[in-house]
Amino acid sequence: MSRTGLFISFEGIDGAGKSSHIKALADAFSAQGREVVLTREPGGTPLAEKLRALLLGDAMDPLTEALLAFAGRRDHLVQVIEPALARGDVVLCDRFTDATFAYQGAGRGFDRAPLAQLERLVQTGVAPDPAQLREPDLTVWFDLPAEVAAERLSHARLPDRFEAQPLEFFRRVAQGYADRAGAAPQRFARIDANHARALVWQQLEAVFAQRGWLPAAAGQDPQ
Ligand SMILES: Nc1ncnc2c1ncn2[C@@H]1O[C@H](COP(=O)(O)OP(=O)(O)OP(=O)(O)O)[C@@H](O)[C@H]1O
Ligand SMILES: Cc1cn([C@H]2C[C@H](O)[C@@H](COP(=O)(O)O)O2)c(=O)[nH]c1=O
Repeated sequence: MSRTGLFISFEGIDGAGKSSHIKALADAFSAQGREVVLTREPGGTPLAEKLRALLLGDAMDPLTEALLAFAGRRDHLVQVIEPALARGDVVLCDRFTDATFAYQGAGRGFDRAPLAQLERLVQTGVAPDPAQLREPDLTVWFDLPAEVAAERLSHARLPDRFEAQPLEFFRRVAQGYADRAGAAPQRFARIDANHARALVWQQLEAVFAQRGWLPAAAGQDPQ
């Protein structure tokens, strides 16, 4: 029986807790007999991973950041995401275009209109209907106050170029995500990430169960 592919992205400010749960969701889908492609942006292909290293490591202006993000995205869509969706796989993508609007748009203050043009250019001509704008079927947004994320990250790892930004930057990024979610409420599911992992996981289970994509309490609690 052929299955419809599912494209799910995960968003939030740095340290919001996405990575802690994406793998558990992949396991839950695999347990249902689904093929899962676990991927990320920036990155996801050899070329896009090279662009990721530049984006996270080298100083550049916001337009250059956006162009690198969208160049990697095009390669990622063509090489990985579209073929996986055509096979009927579940694609779990740690960040996608909402991150460009949140980080380069809201965080850096770059004009949203050219970002929207790039979004259309890069995300059409890839799906079976060439006019279709390829977007995630669902975007799971981990909403966490910037101060809490900063506190979590202070115990975690050496910051990259974005993680080293001040609190105010992340407040703007968080608002950028809120704006994107407000503009596409049917695509977004907001998770209140300001809870212990087990409670965050329960919210995720509810989101996927409501859509009939996973049975309730299907996966392993990552605690
Ligand atoms: N619910 C939680 N409560 C407390 N700490 C948490 C919680 N979830 C994750 N953490 C911790 O917060 C830090 C950031 O988590 P994680 O790497 O999963 O976030 P992320 O959203 O993937 O971040 P990034 O996008 O920057 O990679 C890690 O040290 C993780 O152990
Ligand atoms: C897709 C995308 C990402 N970013 C930023 C957001 C994060 O700070 C890093 C990625 O790091 P992670 O640990 O893998 O989450 O890149 C961005 O600025 N613009 C984008 O389009």
